[in-house]
Amino acid sequence: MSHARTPSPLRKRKAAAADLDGPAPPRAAAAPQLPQPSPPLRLLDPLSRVRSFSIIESTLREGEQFANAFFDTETKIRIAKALDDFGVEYIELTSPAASEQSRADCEAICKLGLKAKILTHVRCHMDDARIAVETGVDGLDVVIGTSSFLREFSHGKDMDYIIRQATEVITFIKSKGLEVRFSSEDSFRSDLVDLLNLYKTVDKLGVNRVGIADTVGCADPRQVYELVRTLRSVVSCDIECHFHNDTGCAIANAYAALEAGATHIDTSVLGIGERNGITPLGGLIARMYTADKDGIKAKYRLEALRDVENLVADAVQIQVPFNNYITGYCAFTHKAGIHAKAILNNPSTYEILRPEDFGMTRYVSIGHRLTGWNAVKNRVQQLDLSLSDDDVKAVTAQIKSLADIKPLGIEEVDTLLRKFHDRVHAIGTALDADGEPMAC
Ligand SMILES: CC(=O)SCCNC(=O)CCNC(=O)[C@H](O)C(C)(C)COP(=O)(O)OP(=O)(O)OC[C@H]1O[C@@H](n2cnc3c(N)ncnc32)[C@H](O)[C@@H]1OP(=O)(O)O
Ligand SMILES: O=C(O)CCC(=O)C(=O)O
Ligand SMILES: [Zn+2]
Repeated sequence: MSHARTPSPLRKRKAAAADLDGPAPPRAAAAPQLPQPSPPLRLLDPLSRVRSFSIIESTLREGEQFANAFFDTETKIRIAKALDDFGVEYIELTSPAASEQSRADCEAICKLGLKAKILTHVRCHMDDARIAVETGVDGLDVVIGTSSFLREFSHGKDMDYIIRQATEVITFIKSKGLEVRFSSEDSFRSDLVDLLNLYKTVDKLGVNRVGIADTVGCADPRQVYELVRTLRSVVSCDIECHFHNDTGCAIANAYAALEAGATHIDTSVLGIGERNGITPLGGLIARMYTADKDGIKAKYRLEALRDVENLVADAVQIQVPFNNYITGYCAFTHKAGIHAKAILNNPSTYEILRPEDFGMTRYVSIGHRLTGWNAVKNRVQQLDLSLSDDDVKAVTAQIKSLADIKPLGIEEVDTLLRKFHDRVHAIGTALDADGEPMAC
């Protein structure tokens, strides 16, 4: 059953969600088995990978491109271990060509013996590939810009050159027996014919995956669906997708990609990355849990999500946002009286995610003017006070009237309830909303 507590909006991240201040409320009896809504019946598209996909976790690559990020070796190792413990299938690391320390860190992480496969992300260039294959990684994620913007203003190469370069780099990586993915940066602003031609070529060379990247965050879910569906009919290898969040579509785009047949999604913890980042790990998990709860619970250690997020937030000196998916401090806080009543009867009424599956706790906030007597009654029961429904309605009116001036903390609400209770029992009659004995 739910706990009634009032979270402070100024609360620090470390006290987020389940660790709210204030006296611990008495534990309510275990919730009875309540009806869960059945998922809407949908015909499963045979190409959809919503129920079988892998995460390429890029906090240690894309995330290192976040403005605040500086990960020393020890921090990288802690993050890699935490991601592995959570259960991501792949961990992507910064190019070892970036710096001597990046190379050494890459080697150090490869030696950890993690369950997750270790990848590193390199330019489509033999110099980078030669350094990367010596680090001990399981595979290389190779990328090159294909849009006219990047061909003109970044590397300055035309499509024929890209194909030749890609062929040389991929052939080399494969000769070393490593996994290889080939990706086109800025895919959604690239010419479709050029793209498909390139992907067909690298598919024939035997890449494990091709990658689509929405590098500037311009794509919408429909465009993503169409491009991935088209690509699915052109290549036989796996398809990885990478979505930036400049226009708020990164999670929806990832989902649309999986629906269309993409097999791998890039994420970073809290979405950190270049500019405002990419698909956040927690947000993707929330979305995919909603589509396939049992599958997600079986694949990932969901209760570890909060620790990974706190670890990364600390490392890059940010707070977990108040409205973060799953772990934001108000993600499972219910406030309005209408919601509170239904939640107390059956949490599925207003919760699509079960907090307990993520090691989180639900809260019903009652010290405000939007509260209702059902929520207050629940708190009365938690405090083991004996009040009739009429008494609870009267004390609810008192709470609302006080909260019209300013919201009450849970301690204030509890004091009010206890005083009201003591008075009712001392006088032996019901009290009205002003705390006066009811007229006979
Ligand atoms: C969209 C993305 O996030 S892609 C991933 C981004 N990741 C990184 O940039 C990793 C960190 N980067 C670095 O440490 C450096 O940029 C390095 C080591 C990769 C290269 O450094 P520098 O040699 O000093 O070059 P610089 O960064 O100024 O410019 C990039 C060079 O790569 C070339 N280039 C850019 N993209 C690619 C590509 N995908 N494939 C091959 N070459 C590329 C550019 O033409 C330019 O070449 P130039 O030296 O002939 O001008
Ligand atoms: O390698 C990729 O697919 C993505 C590279 C990247 O970070 C981007 O294009 O935003
Ligand atoms: Zn990116």
